[in-house]
Amino acid sequence: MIAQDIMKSAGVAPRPIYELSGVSRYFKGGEITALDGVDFEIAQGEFHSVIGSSGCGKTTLLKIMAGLMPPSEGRVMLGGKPVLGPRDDIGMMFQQATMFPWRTTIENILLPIEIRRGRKAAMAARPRAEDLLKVVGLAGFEDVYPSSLSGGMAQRAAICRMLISDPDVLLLDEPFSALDEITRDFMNLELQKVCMERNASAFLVTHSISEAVILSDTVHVMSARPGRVVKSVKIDLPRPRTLEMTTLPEFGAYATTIRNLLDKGAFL
Ligand SMILES: Nc1ncnc2c1ncn2[C@@H]1O[C@H](COP(=O)(O)OP(=O)(O)OP(=O)(O)O)[C@@H](O)[C@H]1O
Repeated sequence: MIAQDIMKSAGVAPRPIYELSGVSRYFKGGEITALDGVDFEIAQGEFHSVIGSSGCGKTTLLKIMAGLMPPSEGRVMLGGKPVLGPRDDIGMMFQQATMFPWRTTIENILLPIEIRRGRKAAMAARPRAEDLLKVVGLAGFEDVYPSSLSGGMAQRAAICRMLISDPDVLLLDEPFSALDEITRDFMNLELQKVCMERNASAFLVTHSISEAVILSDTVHVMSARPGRVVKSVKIDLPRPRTLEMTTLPEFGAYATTIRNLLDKGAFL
């Protein structure tokens, strides 16, 4: 039983870890409203995703949650403290793995430690990086340069780089969208595994309804610009989720609900 299930069965509501209230973001002196009054909470160990048409503000929302961009209005709290800049307790992953070609796989994974705490701390963290590489099936690739890794392998290394600082929350901007479907499905299940093992909270930006449903506890559906959360759809499927669940009638019903919401106001 995972921590979330234990708390649920004991009637204990997991504590909110991310709290967004009235988050709006304007560009070009207010000419463009990218986000308009976004409110939601993510509890410890929950997986949330956001889905919406191109340009509806998903990446802007993720950047604000990461502390990479301030909101024009509203506030973001993480673990009870306002997010005012990048933090150690936030791990991020993007569509491209962006590994430095002149550093080996393990040197790339240790880079966040080296930047924040120096070379000695990075060397001390090497056994942990090796363990993470084992978890994602990359044992033996420690000293290989990124040019020798496939796209899927590079993204698996990027998962390790995100996890090396032991973040409480993972912010994911379409991390597997450049991969083929089979690898993507596999990576999504790997992602679920690491989140469940660590009771980490995650927030995923995606264009895929089925990916959102299979991974998430809650899917936030956004309207076309200005981006508002039209509805937050709770996905009540047991964990661990499996690919077989995509054939369940409940899965189909969730996907249809989300598609209808998107068809109404947020075209993919
Ligand atoms: N720095 C900026 N200056 C001006 N406008 C911006 C800036 N960043 C984003 N925008 C605008 O804000 C809106 C939301 O952009 P954002 O990248 O967040 O959308 P998105 O939903 O992630 O899109 P996609 O799915 O295509 O990646 C868009 O209209 C975009 O042009």
